[in-house]
Amino acid sequence: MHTLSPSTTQLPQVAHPRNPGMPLDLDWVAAVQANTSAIERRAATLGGRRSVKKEFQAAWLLKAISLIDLTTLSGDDTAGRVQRLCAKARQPVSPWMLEKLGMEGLTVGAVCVYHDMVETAVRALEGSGIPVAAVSTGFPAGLSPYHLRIAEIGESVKAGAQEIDIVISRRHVLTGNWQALYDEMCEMRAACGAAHVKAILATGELATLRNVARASLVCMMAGADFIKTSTGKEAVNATLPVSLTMIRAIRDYQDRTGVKVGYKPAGGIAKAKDALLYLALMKDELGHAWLQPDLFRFGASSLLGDIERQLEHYLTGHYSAANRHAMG
Ligand SMILES: O=C[C@H](O)COP(=O)(O)O
Repeated sequence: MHTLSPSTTQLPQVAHPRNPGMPLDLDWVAAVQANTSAIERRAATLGGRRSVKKEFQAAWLLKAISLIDLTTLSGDDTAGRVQRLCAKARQPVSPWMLEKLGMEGLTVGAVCVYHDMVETAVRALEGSGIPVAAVSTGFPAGLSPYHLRIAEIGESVKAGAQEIDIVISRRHVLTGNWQALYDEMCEMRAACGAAHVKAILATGELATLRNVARASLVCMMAGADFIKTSTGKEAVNATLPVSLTMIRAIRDYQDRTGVKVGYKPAGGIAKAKDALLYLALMKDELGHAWLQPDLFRFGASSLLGDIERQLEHYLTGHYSAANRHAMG
């Protein structure tokens, strides 16, 4: 009997309102601190927590699937690969498994691609309700001419992207030019129109956790709907200390403004057990509201394959080869 907890598996019901942003508050930004050693200590305790087992683990893994931005961001992406990925997004786990688990109709949160692949993905996902997210603004470095970065957002929205993952200018953070970061983020958000905007901080390039906390805050003040750790292309991508820092910035922003901003760890999250850790962290630090696709996503290209393997093991007692769960 594979009874799953409905509170952890139910699909999203109500989308919460967007972050309207607020004027840049430089005093607040200056006051932001990040106690690196305390954050690292707390992050280190998370890995050792007792993991959930059996049907509870299966339920959490199904929840994780609904929160994945299923991603392909490779120079050799083709229409065929994106179409296969979209088929996987619609049917993330073998039908027999979903049937056995009583989770028919489960899909991932979104499909995330480069601009060139947006139209292909939109066509492949027609009728599924799964949004397409486009990485934009000269991803991953964000160093193409500014007007082209802004124009790229408009092009992706025109092509049908409902979510835009922008990259911030890291130099604005490294030089403490918060006004420039705020202005850039405001303009990028405006260019998105009705599409939701995720601000990629590229935390592996921001030098300190205090910079991560301040950049998170400034992007939220400028109206980011989500803050996202990484492009997946930095030398260091999503980590638990960075996640704690960003999640606490989200909590502070909510305490001060009443507005909920989403969180997207991305890059290097490839194992089901890592996904469980992140979900536990979100629940502990921010509560159940952040376990829905409108407030939490995993940016991941290969996580789904490992989750599918673990679910198969739960149902059959056996592991199959990883290559049986290819993504694209
Ligand atoms: O935003 C998503 C990341 O690029 C995916 O990174 P990954 O390939 O390490 O899972």
